Amino acid sequence: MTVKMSARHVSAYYGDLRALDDVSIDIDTQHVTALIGPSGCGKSTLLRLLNRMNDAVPGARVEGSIELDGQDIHARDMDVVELRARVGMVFQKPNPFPKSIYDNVAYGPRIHGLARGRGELDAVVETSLRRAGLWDEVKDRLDDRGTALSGGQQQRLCIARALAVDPEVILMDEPCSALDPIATARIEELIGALRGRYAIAIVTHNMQQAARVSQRTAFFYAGRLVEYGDTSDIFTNPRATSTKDYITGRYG
Ligand SMILES: Nc1ncnc2c1ncn2[C@@H]1O[C@H](COP(=O)(O)OP(=O)(O)OP(=O)(O)O)[C@@H](O)[C@H]1O
Repeated sequence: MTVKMSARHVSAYYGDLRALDDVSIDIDTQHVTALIGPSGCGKSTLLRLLNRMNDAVPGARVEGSIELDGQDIHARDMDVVELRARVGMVFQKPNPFPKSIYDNVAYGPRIHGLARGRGELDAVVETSLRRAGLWDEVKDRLDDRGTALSGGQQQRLCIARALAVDPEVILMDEPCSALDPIATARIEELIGALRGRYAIAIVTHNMQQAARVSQRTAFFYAGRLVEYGDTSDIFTNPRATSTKDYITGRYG
């Protein structure tokens, strides 16, 4: 197993509030990692630390180390724009730009200079939309606005946008919570198809979803990583009482 990202003794604060407490976790490319736990336990905070999205939050502070391919993401020579291309993020609510479908996907490759000329850009857009499972639905209307698509299609467009800059890691923060069951199933299928090519970490409140899409599960409680292991073990044989109570729905 090749570790893609590794967090060591990470604590995170918002002012005086400690949102994460001494968390160490590895994320790899072979498995999808689900981050689960009750509201406020720090799952989203961990996700946002992994591509330094929390840098912009006033009063937010982090301790410990986070590495991408063994490289410290807080190092002075780390280019944050490049980091966010390598470690892409998909949010709860689909957030396409108010631009055409084509331009949504072409945006990243354009600003990162990843395509020479229109032919190459077209190819990147097509490949990304194909990988996101959206190409067949939009190939004849690439000039339509991204915001005109259905919610599920918009979320796949956002995934295509993340894929277009050739990321190594994809972070998903409850990517299906605004979607209906059919759109959710498509995203779950897509996560399965992307596994192995990208390291994927997904925050979800839906236990069935965690069980379906992930091979590794991390259970958080009050800022601490309580248990991390194979999804099947966590769900069938949790070691901690708090994990067991959570996955059996005693609290949420
Ligand atoms: N921008 C912020 N400013 C201040 N406190 C914050 C901020 N973001 C999160 N917190 C606090 O940090 C703690 C962890 O929040 P976080 O969003 O990481 O938890 P979570 O497990 O993802 O919760 P949820 O499942 O509800 O999204 C919570 O107490 C939350 O109120």
